[in-house]
Amino acid sequence: MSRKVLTLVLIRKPNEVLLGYKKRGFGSNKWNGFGGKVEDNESICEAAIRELREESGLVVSPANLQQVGMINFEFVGDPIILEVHVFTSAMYEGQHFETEEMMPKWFKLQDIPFHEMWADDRLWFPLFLSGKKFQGYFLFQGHDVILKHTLNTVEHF
Ligand SMILES: Nc1ncnc2c1[nH]c(=O)n2[C@H]1C[C@H](O)[C@@H](COP(=O)(O)OP(=O)(O)OP(=O)(O)O)O1
Repeated sequence: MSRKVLTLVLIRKPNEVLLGYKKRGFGSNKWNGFGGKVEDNESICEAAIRELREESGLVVSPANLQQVGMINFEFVGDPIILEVHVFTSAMYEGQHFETEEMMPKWFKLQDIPFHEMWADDRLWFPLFLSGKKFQGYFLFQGHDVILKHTLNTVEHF
């Protein structure tokens, strides 16, 4: 098994969350936070800030970025584990805009489109939205079926 480290950033307002509709590549046609692979020359936090800026146009400073989750994803038949570090911020600069990869949109918390998101999201979003930190593991069959999972709250990262 080898590991790929990725980031995922969820920008919050008190009653809303900013999601992006992924237009191409891995996870296309799903709403998700903003993120991607950590490059060799950067920290996980730097990657989270860069991917957010590239995919949404928003800028967050390191001081305002808070890690809320860490999730390992495994796919049956694939030797690569995806280690996704989940961050949030309520402070940001700039105006979001559509990029060639993502179309951003604010969602009221009661209108989060879980039916058009990764299947794991509906399990850990409630922890995130209630201010808890968490660690999870999900084993997927294809991109839609969760065969097994664990999900636990943690005190800190
Ligand atoms: N199951 C699940 N739930 C929620 N979020 C995710 C998953 N699996 C995931 O991979 N993700 C997140 C993690 C990342 O934020 C993206 C995937 O990043 P990806 O688009 O592959 O990375 P980039 O570096 O942007 O890739 P390029 O398209 O530029 O090659 O989804």
